[in-house]
Amino acid sequence: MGRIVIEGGYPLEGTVRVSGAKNAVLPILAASLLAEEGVSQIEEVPHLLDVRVMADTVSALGAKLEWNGSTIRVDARRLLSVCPPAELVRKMRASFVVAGPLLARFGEAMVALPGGCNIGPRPVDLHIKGLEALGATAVVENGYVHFRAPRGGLHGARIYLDVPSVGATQNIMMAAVLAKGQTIIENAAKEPENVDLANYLNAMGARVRGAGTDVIRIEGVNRLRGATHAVIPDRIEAGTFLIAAALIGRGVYVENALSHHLMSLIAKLEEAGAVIEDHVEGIKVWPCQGGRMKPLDVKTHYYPSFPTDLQAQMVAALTVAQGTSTVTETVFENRFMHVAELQRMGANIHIEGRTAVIEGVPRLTGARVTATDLRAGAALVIAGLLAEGQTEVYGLHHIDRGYDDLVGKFRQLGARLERIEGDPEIAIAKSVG
Ligand SMILES: CC(=O)N[C@H]1[C@@H](OP(=O)(O)OP(=O)(O)OC[C@H]2O[C@@H](n3ccc(=O)[nH]c3=O)[C@H](O)[C@@H]2O)O[C@H](CO)[C@@H](O)[C@@H]1O
Ligand SMILES: C=C(OP(=O)(O)O)C(=O)O
Repeated sequence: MGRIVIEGGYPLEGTVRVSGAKNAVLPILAASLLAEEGVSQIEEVPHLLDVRVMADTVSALGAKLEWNGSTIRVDARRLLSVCPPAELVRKMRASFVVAGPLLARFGEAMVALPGGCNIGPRPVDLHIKGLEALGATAVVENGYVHFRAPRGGLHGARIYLDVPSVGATQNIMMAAVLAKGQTIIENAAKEPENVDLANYLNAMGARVRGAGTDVIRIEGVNRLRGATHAVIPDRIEAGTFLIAAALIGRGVYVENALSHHLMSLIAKLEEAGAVIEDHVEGIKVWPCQGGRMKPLDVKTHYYPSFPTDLQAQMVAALTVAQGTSTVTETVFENRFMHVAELQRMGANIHIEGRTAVIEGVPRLTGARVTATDLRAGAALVIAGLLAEGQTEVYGLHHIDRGYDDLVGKFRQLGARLERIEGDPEIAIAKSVG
């Protein structure tokens, strides 16, 4: 259980350092399973629940992992299983991407249908279609997908993705690196995390070209070896701090944030009145006048458009904008669960189809709220920092999935918040008798 208790209204000032990207390190750990020789060294690994789950998944398959601060060494030379434990896979969406590497290396993978944030239906049909195009068969039964490569192994193919799915692009890329011949993925996801994955695969000896564009070309090789790789900074964590600093900052330097990964957010923050300075090693942000944004129209879409993973945080910020804003979610069907919680804090928002219409109010007031998913949790923390009075945020396991010490980092910037473990109701019951 546990909660974050926030005293709102204190300004943010100083420097905060962004950790490595969750959505890059997860597929990279899966890709480490491809190394038949040598050991991989993954650096800049954030301390997250999801990383722990992926590390446990990779270990359960037989890889040997050694942690040293934010570095993990993975020895995947001898693996024991092609079936990761379902209880781990069901914990998060990203675990499904172990299918590609296992299928490529062993000709078989049996992976449970994945879990992940509660943000609408999240099928894996494109992952399956892509791996089938490489020659695999896929049978869905008892909650698992059982992939098998043909007798002669996977072969290259031309694959057009109906939507540029991040995870499907990763799974296909990781299977194709060991397939015979050339694979072309068209309408591929262009997210920087996929470029990072491709860079790691290439360091392992793969031949992947075009990651970060719509068309990725992969020439299959026979074997891959372990490699050293530093994970890129987390643009969503960086964006979360930039949004908060645009409202209640007094000059905040977000160290390790890469502006070229955050163009859509920076453009919107500037439109809202914040001043953004691009430095070599980070981004400095000065707040909007009076700590309130000018109203905005924001629409989420695939990279490089505005990321769905920053939508909730932006909605929180716009609750106190100087007018009416709209935020349209086009990537996921049900990613407005934070709205009901923000309403408890005095936000004036109504949902019209896939659009949140936000009438800016002069201030939010503290309340007891619950994170329903990872980014909803970050949005509620931002709202708590803005609000008058005390806010308690519950549902911390969501936040722990994807933020490396969110509370500590905001405290470092001068915010007043603390994490309290345990269930207050149980504590009260115990103290009463
Ligand atoms: C661990 C990780 O990296 N998670 C990110 C990844 O999730 P994830 O890889 O799950 O997201 P996708 O890019 O696959 O999903 C995008 C859209 O495609 C649809 N779709 C996807 C796969 C499929 O087989 N069929 C299908 O219809 C989804 O329902 C969704 O509407 O990208 C999302 C979109 O940027 C982010 O919000 C997540 O933080
Ligand atoms: C939706 C997210 O994660 P996942 O895809 O792992 O559920 C996220 O990082 O915001």
